[in-house]
Amino acid sequence: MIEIQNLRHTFAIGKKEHERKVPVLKGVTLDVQKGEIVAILGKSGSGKSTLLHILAGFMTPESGSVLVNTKETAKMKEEEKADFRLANFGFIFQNFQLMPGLTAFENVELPLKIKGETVKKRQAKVRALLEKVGLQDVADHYPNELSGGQQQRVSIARALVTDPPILLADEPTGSLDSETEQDILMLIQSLNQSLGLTFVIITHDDEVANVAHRQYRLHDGELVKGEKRHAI
Ligand SMILES: Nc1ncnc2c1ncn2[C@@H]1O[C@H](COP(=O)(O)OP(=O)(O)OP(=O)(O)O)[C@@H](O)[C@H]1O
Repeated sequence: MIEIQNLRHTFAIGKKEHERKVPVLKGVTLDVQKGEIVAILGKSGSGKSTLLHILAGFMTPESGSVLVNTKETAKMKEEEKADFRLANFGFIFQNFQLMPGLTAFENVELPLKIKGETVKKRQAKVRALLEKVGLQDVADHYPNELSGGQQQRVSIARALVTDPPILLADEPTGSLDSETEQDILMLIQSLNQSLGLTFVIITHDDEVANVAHRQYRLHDGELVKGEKRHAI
């Protein structure tokens, strides 16, 4: 499903005359199979976000290749990239990134509006998903009327609404207390099992990485394989 081959990326920092090269990825290779949860651990600054941004096609790597469903995003034009991203990836962020002026229902509905789906299709899909994440009773609440865990559930429903096969999660429980963290991790596992969704999760939290089928650690620009665990 995802094939990352010998990915290298270096940032240039500072003004031209004092430019400093910071190699962040030094040959990262990773295969992710359909239906797997893969966690990428690493300290702050180890390059996790850089790897995720390249995987999602937001950044072009210096060298190496990323194939998603056998397609290479780096070779696509911007518009094609955006369509490809919408069809293949859902995003889950640490800070939820919900629209404050929209209700839970409207936040989940937004990607379908952008896609041009009919009102009838949108309503059926959003209702079903809000139910799936256990939020049917708070569909008309605004984000600031929801708990952190509920907001993350809205953001997960929004990520799922376009039926992407791959979910990319950036510290999905980083803003939550430990009990709520467990709820969200169980939801991720249940979505993985019931819908066969593929997850790539970047995190510095071992608890989060424990839900993964495979764990890797980004260290000194290289990906080191961690202990293999089975999802509960
Ligand atoms: N646009 C940029 N320009 C220059 N350097 C950058 C840029 N983006 C990231 N870096 C540098 O690349 C390194 C890796 O950053 P990255 O954000 O990928 O790390 P991370 O593991 O996701 O960190 P965190 O867990 O704190 O989010 C850091 O040293 C950072 O300063």
